[in-house]
Amino acid sequence: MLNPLRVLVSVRTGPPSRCCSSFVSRMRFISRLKEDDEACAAALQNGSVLLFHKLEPLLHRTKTGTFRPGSQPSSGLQSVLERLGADRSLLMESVLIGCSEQNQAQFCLDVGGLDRVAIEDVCRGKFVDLRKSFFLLTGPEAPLVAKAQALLRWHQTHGFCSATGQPTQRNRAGSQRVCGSSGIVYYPQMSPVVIVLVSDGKRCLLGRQSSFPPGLYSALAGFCDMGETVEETLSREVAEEVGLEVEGVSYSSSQHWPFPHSSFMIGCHASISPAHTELTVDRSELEDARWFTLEEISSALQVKTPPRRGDPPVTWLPPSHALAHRLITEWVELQRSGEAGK
Ligand SMILES: NC(=O)C1=CN([C@@H]2O[C@H](COP(=O)(O)OP(=O)(O)OC[C@H]3O[C@@H](n4cnc5c(N)ncnc54)[C@H](O)[C@@H]3O)[C@@H](O)[C@H]2O)C=CC1
Ligand SMILES: [Mg+2]
Repeated sequence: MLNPLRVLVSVRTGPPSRCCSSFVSRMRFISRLKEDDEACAAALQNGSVLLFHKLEPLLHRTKTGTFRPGSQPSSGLQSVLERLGADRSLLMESVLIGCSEQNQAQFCLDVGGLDRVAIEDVCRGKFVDLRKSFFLLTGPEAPLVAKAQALLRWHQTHGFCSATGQPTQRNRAGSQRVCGSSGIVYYPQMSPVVIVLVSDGKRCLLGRQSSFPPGLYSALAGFCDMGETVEETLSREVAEEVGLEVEGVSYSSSQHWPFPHSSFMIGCHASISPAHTELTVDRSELEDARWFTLEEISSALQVKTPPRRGDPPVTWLPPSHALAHRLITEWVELQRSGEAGK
């Protein structure tokens, strides 16, 4: 079942920049900013801000044609925002999202009340739908952009206490909101989801919902019910959606996923017996589910951008930032190493 050694290995093989002293000091810096409003306000003066417009991130196109998040130094941003008609206090609505390798605090801010085109002109970027951004951002920043959007969305939808109906107030970092009447503290929430790549040893199982763009297939996923373990959710979802009983389960990795409302994705591989591979697909949940060979998956991985309207039909897979993509490439590597070992 879940393999704790696997977790240790992936933590230890993280990026080299996670050298203990600088990593620890950055984590403690962020932790202090969440607790100390004054320190957070000071960090904002010297920090950088990722801009969003109605939850769409600002992207810059680089000289080489790649895309980067449109991060702005907050020192110059205040005057830019005021020139565009913003209230002086708008910058203070920024939400803390992290700390750069250079120990500079990183924030995000939704400027949805200002003129979209005017900001794009001044900041030399474009506001792009988050799903499209995931295909355009090839660097390591996509998870930070996803986190920023999820936090901004959470603040926009948690302005009132669900017990008293009274307004809630955020701390400076935006890491919590408190009801002034009841004192209830609200923290940003994620829904746990298990995502699983099922294999019969030679083929892997992918499905698609009717809401997916044409030709897109992904690993099976499902929200955890209250009280369930990861293994229970996984077994239930596979049984519900395709009528199979999984045997072995192993943990791969996890990620935060901003769609539709912030999920915490727990990625696993599962095996089933080659003798019991017949699918009974629940058509109310999935439009289609089928087994894919290594060759079919390899050619689907070659499709790097979603097909456009009018293009011939093609099977394609979630973008490289998606955990489903990681599970699929892990499976491909395993199959190839198995074939090479024959
Ligand atoms: N990062 C990745 O690689 C992938 C991420 N996903 C994400 O996984 C999520 C779950 O996958 P589905 O197959 O849609 O789940 P699912 O199979 O559990 O079905 C979704 C239904 O579950 C119900 N539900 C129960 N708890 C819910 C909650 N906390 N929030 C929302 N709905 C809840 C709703 O009726 C909803 O329509 C999706 O939202 C999708 O964005 C899915 C595939 C790949
Ligand atoms: Mg599902």
